[in-house]
Amino acid sequence: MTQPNQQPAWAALKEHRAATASETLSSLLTADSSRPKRYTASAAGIHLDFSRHLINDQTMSMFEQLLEQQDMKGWQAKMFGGEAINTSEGRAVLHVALRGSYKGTDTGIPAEVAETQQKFFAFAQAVRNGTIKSHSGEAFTDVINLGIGGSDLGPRLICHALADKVASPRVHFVANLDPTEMHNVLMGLNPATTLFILSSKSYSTMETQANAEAAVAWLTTHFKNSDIAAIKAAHFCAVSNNIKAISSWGIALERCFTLPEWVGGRFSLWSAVGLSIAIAIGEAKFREMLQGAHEMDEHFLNAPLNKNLPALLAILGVWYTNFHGAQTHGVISYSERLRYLPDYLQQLEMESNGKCVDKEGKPVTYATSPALFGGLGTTTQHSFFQMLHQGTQLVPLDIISVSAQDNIVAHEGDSRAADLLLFAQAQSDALAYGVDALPVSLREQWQAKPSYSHFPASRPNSRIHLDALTPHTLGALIAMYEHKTFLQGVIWHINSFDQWGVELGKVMFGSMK
Ligand SMILES: O=P(O)(O)OC[C@H]1O[C@H](O)[C@H](O)[C@@H](O)[C@@H]1O
Repeated sequence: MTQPNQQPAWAALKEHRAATASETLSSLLTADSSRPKRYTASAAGIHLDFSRHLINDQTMSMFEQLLEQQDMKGWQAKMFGGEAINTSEGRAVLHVALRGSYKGTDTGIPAEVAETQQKFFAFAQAVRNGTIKSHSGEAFTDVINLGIGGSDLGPRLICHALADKVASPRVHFVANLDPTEMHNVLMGLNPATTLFILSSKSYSTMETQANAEAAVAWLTTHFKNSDIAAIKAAHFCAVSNNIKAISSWGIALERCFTLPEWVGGRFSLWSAVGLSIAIAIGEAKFREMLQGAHEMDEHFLNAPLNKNLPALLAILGVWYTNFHGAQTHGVISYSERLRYLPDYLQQLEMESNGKCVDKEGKPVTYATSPALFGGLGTTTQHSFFQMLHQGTQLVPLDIISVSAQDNIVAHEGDSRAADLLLFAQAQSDALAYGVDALPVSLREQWQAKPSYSHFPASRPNSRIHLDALTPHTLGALIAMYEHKTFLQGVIWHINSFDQWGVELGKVMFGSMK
């Protein structure tokens, strides 16, 4: 049980960093042209090229030692086996059990998962095929998920990403307390055919409760009657760990879907919190998503470090945060369908690892989670890429792309999808190698320009490429980031599974009301 900077491997990495300070990504490539081939790893339809990083084989083996010293294997066994590794709340962390990856011996856990899945899949199917009717006896055309944080961001990301696969009804999301968000979503919807999912693990989140009351008011105004109980019963369902509170609010038990205590909010999209996803894409595709995540779980447990996607992303993040002083991490998706990925990852990584005390409650003496930000390529190229290329801070990036032929609107004669992919590669090379990556004639022209047009380059980035954006690869992609987050928490020796930092503001609000 040690903070990482007490480990021999940490000291070795520190020395190694100083000894390699003059290396650049261009000099590393010149010294070893096999990097682009060797520094790659693939799993579950996701390919990682990590050749554009300020590392070499020695860096990798030092990190291998650090992982051993921080007992990566032991912590993996604890999490997958169901030990209560969220010590401040005394809870196991078993989201992996929701996708068939539980390694413990309690047969009640897979049985509970199967039972809940069966229940919410059946309900989702009945909403999809119109068997479940509204108060006025109609099929539902629209479903609104009312939830915030982990009860919003995952389902919102997935429903947007897989939108082309969506059959009727349409799925919408309302998270914020600002009534404008709900107003904008409700505009143009028919209350008579709109179903609400009240999604809140704790059922103590005031934003979701307030929005649920606003939804009731919208419905009862439409139905011009006071039979609120019947309207609620017909137009609401719920996902929560607090079924008692939900049913006393007026939702019948058969429409309440549970979420075990051992699923953390930001890891919960695989559970009944994914009801909106199941309504949007159906059970078969939901199961494909679970399978993709399961494959990533097995990969994380079994692949060696130099081929292990989550572990590589974790050590690269630690390398820049703790040895290069990086304070941020950027995620740029060259796919509109991944629009909500940075939002999702902000909660996943920053709420998990934005901690300043270790597992024993002692202050940490090293940096933990960087600030994560991101956006879409190519639009961000025309906004913040200036700073990425020529700014004074090191900002490590994940540059994510999807094969052009997978683009839903790609067709012959329209080169936009292919050009989008090319831009991902061009930016990755330009950031890493600067003008060195240009053909000779162009390079010479560029080098003749004044200093304001010079590129420092050596800006590290991971290229993450998906053969196709399917429920399977999306499940694997999210699981990859979950395990990256978990492993960074292991290295930093912090509890990645609580979030006490969000509580004070809530209490402060309560004391002012
Ligand atoms: O699902 P709920 O219990 O409503 O919680 C919603 C969210 O709010 C909390 O304040 C936490 O910061 C999040 O981790 C959580 O996902």
